[in-house]
Amino acid sequence: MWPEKCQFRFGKKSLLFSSLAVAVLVVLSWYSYFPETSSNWHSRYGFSCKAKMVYPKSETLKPPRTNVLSVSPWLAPIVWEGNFNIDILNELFRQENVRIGLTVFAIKKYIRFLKTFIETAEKFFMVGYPVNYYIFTDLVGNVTNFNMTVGPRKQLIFLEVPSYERWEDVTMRRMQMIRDFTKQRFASEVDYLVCLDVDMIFQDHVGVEILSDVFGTLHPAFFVKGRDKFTYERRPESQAYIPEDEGDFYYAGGYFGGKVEEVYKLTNHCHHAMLTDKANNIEAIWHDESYLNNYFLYYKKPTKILSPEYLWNERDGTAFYLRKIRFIALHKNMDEVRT
Ligand SMILES: CC(=O)N[C@H]1[C@@H](OP(=O)(O)OP(=O)(O)OC[C@H]2O[C@@H](n3ccc(=O)[nH]c3=O)[C@H](O)[C@@H]2O)O[C@H](CO)[C@H](O)[C@@H]1O
Ligand SMILES: [Mn+2]
Repeated sequence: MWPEKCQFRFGKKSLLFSSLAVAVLVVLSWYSYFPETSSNWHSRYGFSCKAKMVYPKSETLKPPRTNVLSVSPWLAPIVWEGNFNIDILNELFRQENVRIGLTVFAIKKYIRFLKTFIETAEKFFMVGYPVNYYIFTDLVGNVTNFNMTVGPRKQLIFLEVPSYERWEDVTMRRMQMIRDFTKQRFASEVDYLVCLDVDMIFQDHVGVEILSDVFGTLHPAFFVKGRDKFTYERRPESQAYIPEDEGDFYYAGGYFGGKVEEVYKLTNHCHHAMLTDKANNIEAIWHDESYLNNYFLYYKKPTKILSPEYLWNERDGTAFYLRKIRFIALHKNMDEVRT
């Protein structure tokens, strides 16, 4: 039998210990149930109590993809299905509480593409992450009547912008408008921007594997071709000029992005290059796409490159190296829709 004094002291201690244990348990379960609200705390103190992740070990001498280029000569990853584990990436990006902005322009007749674009984005684009859809349009009244609905933590934001008579100006001025809104509001609302064409639909997963400081996408029509076939701007008078013996890849104008400050630099640069050319009475052969290719070659090489899985043409069927076709350009009657 324990002396009375001792019994009392033991009782007090065990009460203290058990309350401590309960407190620890409450904290731990809070962190495992609400990893997103707690992740700032995690990363700040380097403390982590996430569930154990079990996945196959990478084999140094057995690359998962052997028939495609997986890294650029400046060591930027090229994103192909099979080369990444989305669970690991989700774990990393959720810890950062990442917020994503998608910019898309629906000007004049191109408003017809908007509803399916948003509907398919809701199924496949950044599922589970907060997304602001920034819809630049000259027809706010029309597009707000499209009955587009989005899920939790997704937001449709309509930005009224001017339209231009020539379709070339519409496509090129996207650089200026993205730049302007980047300073005005995107910088305080999102961490990354993804800038896309509207005449497109999502049909498979597009997630945080695309995110990086600045990313570009291999144009589906050129990624197997030689430099001489690239439709870069070839006139030395243009700000977009690239000579025949230079060039890394041919990037698509309709799919780029990155951290907000990098997208600011990119769009600001391209807009200024276009203004200089305009003052000199020259316009690059493929408009914004030509200036973008020049920027990616000489000013800032992409830190990640998306394979043609991320931008394919409806009409091109499939190809043996494509394990997924995630986003496709719809066939359109160019003359009809651009006038
Ligand atoms: C998939 C892809 O890489 N597409 C690029 C390609 O042609 P595309 O033939 O894909 O260009 P496009 O006709 O889709 O125009 C580009 C985008 O500008 C917007 N728009 C255009 C005209 C208009 O009246 N209303 C309107 O909203 C719309 O978001 C459209 O998706 O080359 C263009 C420049 O020549 C751009 O670089 C495009 O991004
Ligand atoms: Mn397009």
